Formats: sequence, structure tokens, C-alpha cells
Amino acid sequence: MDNGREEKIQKPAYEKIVFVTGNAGKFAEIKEILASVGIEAVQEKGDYPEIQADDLEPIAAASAKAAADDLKIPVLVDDSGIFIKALNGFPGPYSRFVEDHLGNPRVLKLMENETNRDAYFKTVIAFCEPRKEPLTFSGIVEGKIAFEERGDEGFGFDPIFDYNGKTFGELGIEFKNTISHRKRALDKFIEWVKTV
Ligand SMILES: O=c1nc[nH]c2c1ncn2[C@H]1C[C@H](O)[C@@H](COP(=O)(O)OP(=O)(O)OP(=O)(O)O)O1
Ligand SMILES: [Mg+2]
Repeated sequence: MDNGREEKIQKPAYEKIVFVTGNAGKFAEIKEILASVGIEAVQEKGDYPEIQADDLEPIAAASAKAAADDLKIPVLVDDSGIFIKALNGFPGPYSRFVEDHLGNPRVLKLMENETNRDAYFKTVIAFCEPRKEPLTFSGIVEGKIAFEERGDEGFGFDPIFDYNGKTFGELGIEFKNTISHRKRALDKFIEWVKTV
């Protein structure tokens, strides 16, 4: 069996890749997901500008390009957010600002009189090589905004995101990593990286 070609298809082209993020919770999830397919993620805490846009793709792409050109190495970035239906998608691309300035209790307050609790998390993973154009891979997971914070695992909005009766804060990273927006986006990146 001549599997020079087969091996190229199966094996990720990158055994090690720099992931640019200042968020330890995000990085812990990413590290585990990539490790499961034999890719070592190394965290780079650089803080690159995040442009303003209505959705996450252009934000992730611009950050990845800025980081790759500055560091002069291929990089991954993750731009994520929570989109609440009753609030017309808010906070979406402003999720970080809302986490920092309002926090979960005040998001719950905004949702106090809302019967439609539907929400989704979305992650856009952007990959960029120096002086090349970025590629993006997205994933979402649907759930509901809980009525109170529950569970202390995870980070950010995890304690108010209810997935089939339990919050991500209660479910923990191991389960979250099987169905999350981040896992779904990374799976698309992993599929792509096996083909290059
Ligand atoms: O799975 C998640 N579970 C709960 N909360 C989450 C999740 N994923 C993102 N989040 C929150 C964190 C931050 O408040 C905002 C994303 O902002 P985002 O700019 O992507 O991340 P960040 O500023 O924390 O780290 P960095 O830009 O350095 O990667 O949504
Ligand atoms: Mg950020």
C-alpha cells in the first residue's frame, strides 16, 4: 500500500500552532480539543486590535492577520460571543465589553421580562499565515438564557447558558468540549488543516 498520499490527508499539517488569546478559559478548551488530534497549541497573550463589526468573522480575520504579520508566524485566533434572540442578537460582537461592564447579573436583569430565552454561542476561528489572507471557520451551539447563574465551571457567560437543562457552568469543560461552538469551529479548522 502506497500511503504517502493517504498519510498526508490524515495527518494535520501543523503539529504545533500559536494561539493568540488573553483568555485562559478559551485557551484551556482549545488546547484540549487540538491535543486530541495531535496538535499542540501554544498560547501567545498578545493583545491585537479588534475591529468593530456586526458579526464575528471580520473581527477574527482582522485580528489573525494583524497577529500573523506582527509575529511573523502562522497563528490562530478565536473571536466568540453570545447572541440573545429576545435582544436581537445582543451582545454578539460586544460580548467582551458586556461581560466586563455589565456581567451576568445585569444581563439576567435585561432578560427579566422576556419569555423567549433562546440564545446561541458562536465562535469564529481565524487562521492566518504572515502576508497571506486569513481563513475563518465558525461554529454555533444553541441554548437558552437561564433565570439565574448556575455552576462555577467554565468562564464568561457559561453560568447563564442553559444547554438542555444544565448550564455550561454546571456541565464543565469536558462535556462542553464535545458540543460547543468552539469545538464545532475547531473541527472545521482541523478538517481543513488535514488537507493542506
Ligand atoms: O465559551 C464561552 N463561554 C462563555 N463565555 C464565552 C465563551 N466564549 C466567549 N465568551 C465570552 C468571553 C468574552 O467576554 C466574550 C468573547 O470576547 P472575545 O474577544 O472573543 O474574547 P476575549 O476578549 O475574552 O479574549 P481574546 O480576544 O484575547 O481571545 O464572550
Ligand atoms: Mg477579545
